[in-house]
Amino acid sequence: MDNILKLDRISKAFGAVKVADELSYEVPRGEALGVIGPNGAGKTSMFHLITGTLSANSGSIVFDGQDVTRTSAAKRCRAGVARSFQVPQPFTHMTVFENAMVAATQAAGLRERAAEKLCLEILEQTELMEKANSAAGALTLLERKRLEMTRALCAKPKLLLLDEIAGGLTEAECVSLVETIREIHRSGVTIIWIEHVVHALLEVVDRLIVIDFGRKIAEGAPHAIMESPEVQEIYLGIEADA
Ligand SMILES: Nc1ncnc2c1ncn2[C@@H]1O[C@H](COP(=O)(O)OP(=O)(O)OP(=O)(O)O)[C@@H](O)[C@H]1O
Repeated sequence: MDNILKLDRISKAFGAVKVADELSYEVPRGEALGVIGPNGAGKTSMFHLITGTLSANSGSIVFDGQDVTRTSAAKRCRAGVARSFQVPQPFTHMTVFENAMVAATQAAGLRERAAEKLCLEILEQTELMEKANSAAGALTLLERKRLEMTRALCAKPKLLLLDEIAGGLTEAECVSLVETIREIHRSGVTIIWIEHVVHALLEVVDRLIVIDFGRKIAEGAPHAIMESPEVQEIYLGIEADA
């Protein structure tokens, strides 16, 4: 199978806290993979390990056919890994378009004309074109989430990592964001999406993995995973025999 990403027995600890414990899984090119798990399970740390802002104590990471385990975050970004942050992190005094341009020029390495063209395409895709000249600091929460996606997409990723992008949105906003994420997935970008708003996740993902204490405790078809007694007990705090 053509995997864009393979984690092989990745471990990482901060003192006694294991954020990744022999974590292994593969992501086929083009897949939308959902990740769930309790608070503090190590999900965001896993994104840091994939992007290279954290380095693993052991194990290996192969991205797009290359072993990137010891590769810098900047090189992994150029190779096609991009992420959004749980708390949006735009340059607040710059406009939406300028924020996108930073990603297109610095992360994707495009020159001005090509960068501008890409930014306009992505702003169209993420439905932020009308806000292109607004200051990023003046956006609503939904718009800031859309800007997070815009910045990640302007890095021209092969793999897009979304970290709790639906958190804090109203139901209507969530529906609109899900539609955009679906479109991005349809355009051919592989997605790994960490999300506590499970119903939003289930609208998009092909497969789910569940992480607890840095370990993968379940993996499979989304609805089957959500219904499994082990997941209900560990993730939702419901007794398996209740
Ligand atoms: N740099 C660090 N130094 C020490 N401990 C850390 C560091 N980063 C994360 N941790 C700890 O590692 C654990 C896992 O954190 P992480 O943010 O990866 O979890 P998470 O599954 O994303 O949680 P949430 O769903 O609440 O966002 C937590 O106990 C956290 O406090």
